[in-house]
Amino acid sequence: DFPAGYTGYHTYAETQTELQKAVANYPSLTKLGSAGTSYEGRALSLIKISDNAATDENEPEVLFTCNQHAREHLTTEMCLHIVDRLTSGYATNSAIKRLVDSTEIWVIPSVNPDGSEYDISGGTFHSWRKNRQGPGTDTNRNWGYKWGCCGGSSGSTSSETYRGTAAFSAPETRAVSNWVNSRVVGGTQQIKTHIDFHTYSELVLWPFGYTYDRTAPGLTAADATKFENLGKQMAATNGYTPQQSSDLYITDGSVNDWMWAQHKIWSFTFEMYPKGSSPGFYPRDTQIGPQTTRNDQAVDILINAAISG
Ligand SMILES: CC(C)C[C@H](NS(N)(=O)=O)C(=O)O
Ligand SMILES: [Ca+2]
Ligand SMILES: [Ca+2]
Ligand SMILES: [Zn+2]
Repeated sequence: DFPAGYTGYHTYAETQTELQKAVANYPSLTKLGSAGTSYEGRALSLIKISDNAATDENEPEVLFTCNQHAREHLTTEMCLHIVDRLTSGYATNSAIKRLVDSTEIWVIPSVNPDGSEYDISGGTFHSWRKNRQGPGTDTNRNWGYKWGCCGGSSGSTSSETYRGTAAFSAPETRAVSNWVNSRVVGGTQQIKTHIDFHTYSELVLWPFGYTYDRTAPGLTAADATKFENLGKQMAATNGYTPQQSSDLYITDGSVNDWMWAQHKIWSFTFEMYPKGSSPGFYPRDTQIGPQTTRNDQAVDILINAAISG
């Protein structure tokens, strides 16, 4: 469990309870499922938010993923806030209603529940990042586009950026990528836009991460301009710094590179609060409200981008 000062954060069990409450309270707006299971057998829960949620309607789809990295607990709260805001706001907020009626929104509050639970085990923080498969794999180096290509990950099992034994060797990336693959309907990927939430540094990042180049095969100048414009538009609302992912450092096997290269999904990483190492990965629970609502407008922009194309 979370230590004193952090009890506002949701454990894995509490996260499941929140999702079950959402579907109980908003049965026509939500559908609860999972992308699969983690290494230790926890559900990779996936909630769908849309009008007529039980029906796969021909509406553009949007994906939010959180907590790839175990210690980045604020991101789980970000995904839970998106669920809460889009369901509880539907009846009274016409802007929210329009977004929810026009799209199908998928939220995975924790991609790495095993790591997250380990990080808080014994009521103290362990500064754990990876999954719990053997020495631990950094799931954000385990996706299958240009896996291990470019010095943006490590082959050393003890490294925080250990890429695993092969692309998608982590059950978690395997399950989520298989689920994204399943959203190809009639030859068309239904998911149009995506944010993967991380902490920290307050950044909006877009592909590619594997190269410093602004353009590369599969990512034209027009694509880069669209990523930049959308990224800057979102950053203008939350005060984060917008930049190409590799401007931070080179990463290979990241989720954004795969989502774009494999599916042409407009895929971003948000590095949330704080800017620096104090409080770093462990802001007190008093920051959950302010730092999740801080992204409300950016989330709406991303959902709108799926509608407008
Ligand atoms: C998305 C990339 C470019 C940044 C991320 N930083 S984090 N969240 O691990 O500190 C990471 O290293 O995976
Ligand atoms: Ca719908
Ligand atoms: Ca659909
Ligand atoms: Zn991270």
